[in-house]
Amino acid sequence: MKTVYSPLHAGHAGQMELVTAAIVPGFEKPSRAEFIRARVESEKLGPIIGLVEHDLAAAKRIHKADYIDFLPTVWPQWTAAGFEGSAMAFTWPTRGLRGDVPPQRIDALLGYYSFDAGATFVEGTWAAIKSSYDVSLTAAALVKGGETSAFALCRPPGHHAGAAFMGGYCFINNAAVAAQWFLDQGASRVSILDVDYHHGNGTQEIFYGRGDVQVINLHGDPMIEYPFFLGHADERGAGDGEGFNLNYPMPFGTGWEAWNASLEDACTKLAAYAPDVVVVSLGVDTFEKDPISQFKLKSQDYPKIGRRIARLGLPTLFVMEGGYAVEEIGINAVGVLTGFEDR
Ligand SMILES: NCCCNCCCCCC(O)(O)C(F)(F)F
Ligand SMILES: [Zn+2]
Repeated sequence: MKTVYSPLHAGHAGQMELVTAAIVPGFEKPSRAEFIRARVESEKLGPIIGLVEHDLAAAKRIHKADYIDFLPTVWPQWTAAGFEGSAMAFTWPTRGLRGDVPPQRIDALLGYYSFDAGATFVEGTWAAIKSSYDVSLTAAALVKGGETSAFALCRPPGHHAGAAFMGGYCFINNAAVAAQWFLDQGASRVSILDVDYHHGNGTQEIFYGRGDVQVINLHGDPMIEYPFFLGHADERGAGDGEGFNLNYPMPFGTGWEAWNASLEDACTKLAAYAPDVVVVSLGVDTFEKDPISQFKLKSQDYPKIGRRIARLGLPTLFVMEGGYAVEEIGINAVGVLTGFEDR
């Protein structure tokens, strides 16, 4: 399996994040991608190739243009305003408020375009975001070109980014961009299987009213886990999308047996949908040692996930999402991929 990777992710470093009552160094850090890349090499998964640059047209197929055009302006506006530290939202237009924002107030604009304080910027963040998007499209082209599978080693991740909002370390929804690109390249149906511990609220929001992209999420129950405000089992899609959004919320402490039961049901529903291609939002924060998550999967379980996905017999694009047990992130993420290849 080929991996697409860019060193430009490393410029997104040192960003701070707001967790319960404290501002701390971000968990979504460069070493995550470096441990995964090292494991791709040590496991001899296959060639690691660089990105092909794209314009932002494919991003604007699923994100609002004003949102995308805002992203590269954040850091210059933040510094021009004389603000220090990470560019971070701290006020949001919630229910009953208005969304018109004075254009020169970057702090207000950050809140307008985000759902939490978790998508923060430093000087190199935009270059990293753009590289992650290019990585996803470059890997998608490998699958379109005939490869059975490919691995987009994306950083920053994307599945919390909606049509016009960022959050949870996500800015451009790499998996959603790839899914739409496959459709624009002639696919009739695409399934997105999101196995990250956190619900892919952005991905769901983007495709909720559509029947040409099936969105399946296995995740921590939003009644008790971030991102909270989307991801319940009764969210099945709307309009043309009715029945094409499937959520499998699970409780704290979920281990392999229960998690696999959700995966099995999800794969059955995916097979019934008969997509032309599968995009896997590959997060491995379901791991028992993940510092911010509450599931109990073990390293030996990840190859089983890959094997099950391979049994679908469909072209598959893996897009990296989350995972914060940095020492084991490579073992677990690449474990899915070697499992897929049944090595
Ligand atoms: N106490 C809970 C704090 C939650 N803080 C934000 C967690 C973000 C998770 C991001 C992710 O893992 O879903 C992604 F795949 F997008 F990277
Ligand atoms: Zn996650």
